[in-house]
Amino acid sequence: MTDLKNAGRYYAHYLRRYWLGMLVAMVLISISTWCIVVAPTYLGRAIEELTTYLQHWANPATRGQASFAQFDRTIIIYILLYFGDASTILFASLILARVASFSTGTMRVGLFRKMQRMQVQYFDQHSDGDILARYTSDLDNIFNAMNQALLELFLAIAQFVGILLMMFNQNVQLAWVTMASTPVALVIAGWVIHQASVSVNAQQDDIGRLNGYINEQVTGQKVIITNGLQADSIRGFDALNAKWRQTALRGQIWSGVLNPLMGGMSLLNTAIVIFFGSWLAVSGSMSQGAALALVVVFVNYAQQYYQPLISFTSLYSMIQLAITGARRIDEVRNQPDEISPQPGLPLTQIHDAIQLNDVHFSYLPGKEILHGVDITVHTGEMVALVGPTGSGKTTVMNLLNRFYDVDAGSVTFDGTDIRDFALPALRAHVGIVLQDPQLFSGTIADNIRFGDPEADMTAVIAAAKQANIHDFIASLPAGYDTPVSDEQSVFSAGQKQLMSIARTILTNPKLLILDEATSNVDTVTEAKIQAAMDNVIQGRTSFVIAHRLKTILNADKIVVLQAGKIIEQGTHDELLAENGFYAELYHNQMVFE
Ligand SMILES: Nc1ncnc2c1ncn2[C@@H]1O[C@H](COP(=O)(O)OP(=O)(O)OP(=O)(O)O)[C@@H](O)[C@H]1O
Repeated sequence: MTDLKNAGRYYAHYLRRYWLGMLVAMVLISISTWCIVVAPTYLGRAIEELTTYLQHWANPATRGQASFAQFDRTIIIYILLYFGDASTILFASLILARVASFSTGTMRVGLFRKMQRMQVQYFDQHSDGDILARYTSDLDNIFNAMNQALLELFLAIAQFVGILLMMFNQNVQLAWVTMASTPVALVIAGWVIHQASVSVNAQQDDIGRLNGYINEQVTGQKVIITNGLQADSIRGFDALNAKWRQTALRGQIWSGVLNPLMGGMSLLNTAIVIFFGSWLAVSGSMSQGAALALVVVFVNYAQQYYQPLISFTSLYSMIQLAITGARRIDEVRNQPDEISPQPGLPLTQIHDAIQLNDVHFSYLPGKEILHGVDITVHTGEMVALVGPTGSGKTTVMNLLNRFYDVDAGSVTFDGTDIRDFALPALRAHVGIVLQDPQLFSGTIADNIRFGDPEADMTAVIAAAKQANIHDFIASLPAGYDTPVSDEQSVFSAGQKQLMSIARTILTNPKLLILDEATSNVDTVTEAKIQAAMDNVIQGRTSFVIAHRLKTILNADKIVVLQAGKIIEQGTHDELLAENGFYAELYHNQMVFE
């Protein structure tokens, strides 16, 4: 029920701006409904007129009065009513299709913009597949439902109201008779809908699991091949696929069962109406023609009476999917945005020092990761963070540019808490080179100037030279104009790393964070990356997350983290002299190098 209420609020929010189109569509649907519900009365009238004609014709005394004129007029009106119904529905569906495509377009834009404002936590906690599904299947479900279900829903409601009004207007007794089976129909429909909705929910869970599995297997394809696990992978897929097929089939059966059931109810209703209609005709004071006409009219209504319920139930799974889609997109809309002070302090230079002061931090409540970390880096210095896996090195990096905020303590630039700086200013001065470099569609030049789109080619080339990647780029047939997403230009991990270093150099950050690549690159590329990193570090304050200790021998300070606490810090020589954790780590690595 809350889902339904929230979905209502969600759709109201997006459909509000299309109120005029919706209003016109509703007016057209009302006209169409009017045509549909009034048409049977003209059919009845035509039958009455035909009966009168035949009666006049059969009697030689009145044969001269027999005329088709009235009948012809009625039939023409009857045909016009059906034409009116078809044309108004066509226009209404065009308008609603427009509303559906515009509003889902707005939802997609809103979702995308929201994702640019959201905290990094959301992306850390949700798989790529799950996030993508909100753009694809959820928005598709919403579009399909709006495109089809909206029209049918309006139509069903309008038809139901229209039929009720017309029936009571024509004959109150027969109207009650036609409605008599409604409670039974509602109980049956309610029960079938419940069964169908259980299946729809199960189906969505199953398809989610199947998609998740496919996502995982596709991304891990190389690991699967390396371990020879293809057969297991297929077995896992088959099991999930079979499960989905079963639930989907059950859902289809339940959705399919309703139509014949309601069809049967309509037939039963028609029989009841014919029986009571005939009884009324025989026992009442109506003329034969009028009685026959009334029965025909009500047979029509009896057949149409359950149509809105049938439409609604056959749309149910579509509506259910759209409600779930709205919930999943709304969940993203309700995520907190990054917190940026307004207007926030400007940041132009870091003159003195960057400090972490007694920093405590947890990703999840009650599970502290950093327990009182103190680090001071003076401008121009290079600090290396080392420590076992999971000790909190990346977490420190995450706090330095406010991917996350500290729980207690502070991160300061020249004594000012970084939470007081305007977020764009802070980010403009913190450059990050990630372990796993990301290239975007566009040319190599576009990728290098990604952080500064206005940069000219001279700056791009200078950055590429500093990053030791210029010679390679220049050797490509299209040089800096080589598209990176081209199937012809697949770059190695090292080349991508160097391009992303060039990108960072171009933005000229005051504080640089380097997450040292651990991916297997050949020794020549490794030396190039090292030289590029040395270039980019020159004259900047930098934090380097180091995995290979030989790359940080010259660091001004090495901070050793273990389980979220600093256990040692000092220069390489000082730490070796201490003969503690770092010394052991270093000696162990040297054995392998
Ligand atoms: N988004 C997150 N949500 C919850 N816990 C997280 C998240 N990111 C990291 N952690 C946890 O925080 C701890 C520190 O992780 P962190 O990535 O900082 O370690 P690290 O020293 O950089 O490790 P590595 O050398 O393997 O990269 C780990 O226990 C990890 O499980």
